[in-house]
Amino acid sequence: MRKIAVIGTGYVGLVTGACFAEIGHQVKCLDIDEKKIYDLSKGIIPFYEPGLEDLVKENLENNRLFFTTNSSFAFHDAEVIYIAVGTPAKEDGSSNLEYIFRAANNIAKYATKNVIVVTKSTVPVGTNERIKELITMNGLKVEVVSNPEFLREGQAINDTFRGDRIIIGSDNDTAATVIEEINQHFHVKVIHTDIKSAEMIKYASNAFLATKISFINEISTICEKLGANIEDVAYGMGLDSRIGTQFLKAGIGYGGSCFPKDTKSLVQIAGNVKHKFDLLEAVINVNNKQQVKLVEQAMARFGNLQGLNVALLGLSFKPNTDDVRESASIVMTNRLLEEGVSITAYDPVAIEKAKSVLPSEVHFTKDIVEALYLADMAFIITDWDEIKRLPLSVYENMMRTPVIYDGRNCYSIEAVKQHRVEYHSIGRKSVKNLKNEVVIH
Ligand SMILES: NC(=O)c1ccc[n+]([C@@H]2O[C@H](COP(=O)([O-])OP(=O)(O)OC[C@H]3O[C@@H](n4cnc5c(N)ncnc54)[C@H](O)[C@@H]3O)[C@@H](O)[C@H]2O)c1
Ligand SMILES: O=c1ccn([C@@H]2O[C@H](COP(=O)(O)OP(=O)(O)O[C@H]3O[C@H](CO)[C@@H](O)[C@H](O)[C@H]3O)[C@@H](O)[C@H]2O)c(=O)[nH]1
Repeated sequence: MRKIAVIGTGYVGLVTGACFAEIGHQVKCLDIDEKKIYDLSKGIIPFYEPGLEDLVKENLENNRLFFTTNSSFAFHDAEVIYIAVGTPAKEDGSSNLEYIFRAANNIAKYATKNVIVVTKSTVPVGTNERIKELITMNGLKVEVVSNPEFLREGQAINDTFRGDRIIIGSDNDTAATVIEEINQHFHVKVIHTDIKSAEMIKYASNAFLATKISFINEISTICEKLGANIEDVAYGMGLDSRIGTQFLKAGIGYGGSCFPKDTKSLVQIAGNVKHKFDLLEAVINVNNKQQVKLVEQAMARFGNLQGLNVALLGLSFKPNTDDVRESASIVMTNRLLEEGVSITAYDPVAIEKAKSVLPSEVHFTKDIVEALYLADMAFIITDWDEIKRLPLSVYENMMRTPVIYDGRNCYSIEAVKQHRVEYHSIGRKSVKNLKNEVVIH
């Protein structure tokens, strides 16, 4: 059992803290957000992540997990301090490291004994060196370890216990061994590297996954034009074990708090050493186009969208999370509102978070049928089970004109053909099977 402090109780810090407590460590989680800490100490989780509430409550009760805004309390007996604060993108795409350096200064100020500082946040290559310099300026002796996080939102606990690898980047064998021991109960393969390589593994992994997505999205557009079916193409490609079936799902582009930010940051990191990362710039451009592709198709089909009713189905950037950061729903909503439509948006859990980023004109509902009622077109943005399982007859019976733009290929073409709907999806032939002639505005 180790005494651990975790700075930042966001998706990464909270999951890390709760999972470490679960495997027997004593964990103090520190945040500057007083409301968050107050709620967490009562077992109230600030975001939707399956399984996390039970894990937090159980470990609060066992006195293995503590929440605090007090740095002295968090650090005074800590042997290891994890940094898990945000590293959002700046205007130019580079990473904003102000929270990281604030956390480092905090350690320098309040830690009372020599500690191992572990960076879980995604930080540009060279940042851990700067963290070490900052902390040691005050005379504290620290070892710094880069331990990037690979969890996915919506399955974060499973990824922590059953991830593909744990990367430990360190220049000090003793520190690296301590961090390996802390993680040993997860039974996940551990790789040791130097600090800079660990920092780069994180960016290269996210950039590669984003590349796979933009690649398949480009193939899907060509499939549409040629009459091929992207689902069959992706499956056929993925069976080649050198390619693999994962992350070949064509859709309305990648969103979330990581891929958009980390791809832009890596372009900047490359630029800082005078390398223009052409491939990754193209990946980003393809994604930007992909996010508005269905809206543009609707504009071409209806001519003028002014006054039409639009149903948006799904607001989070993917299912099983209420995170709306960089979700295609934001870009699509803004674009549609510019065209003068009325929007009713449905999501099973992300409405509260969406309200803070979407314009006030949007009407929100937790009732998917209400969203579709008298709509002229529906956009499927997130492949929540509730959306994938919705019978096509509901579109057929509830919408004024059942024109569906499915950004996640939720329905098979065979199923769609059984219904009086017009159906457009990604990388597949459209189905036009409407009962009456649609009024084109
Ligand atoms: N979200 C993910 O799925 C994910 C996965 C892997 C890696 N990452 C990386 O992990 C990092 C954290 O991401 P996140 O999504 O958990 O962020 P987040 O925005 O959800 O949470 C960050 C938390 O840090 C707190 N904070 C900021 N400055 C602080 C300080 N000085 N002291 C204490 N608390 C402070 C904030 O109040 C907030 O609660 C980022 O670098 C991100 O790129 C995220
Ligand atoms: O075949 C696919 C797979 C994903 N996506 C989209 O890609 C985005 C990201 O999905 P996912 O990777 O599942 O979610 P994140 O929670 O953002 O996780 C990514 O970003 C995290 C933060 O860095 C990393 O830790 C994870 O390993 C990495 O998968 C979402 O919009 C998905 O809809 C697709 O369009 N097609």
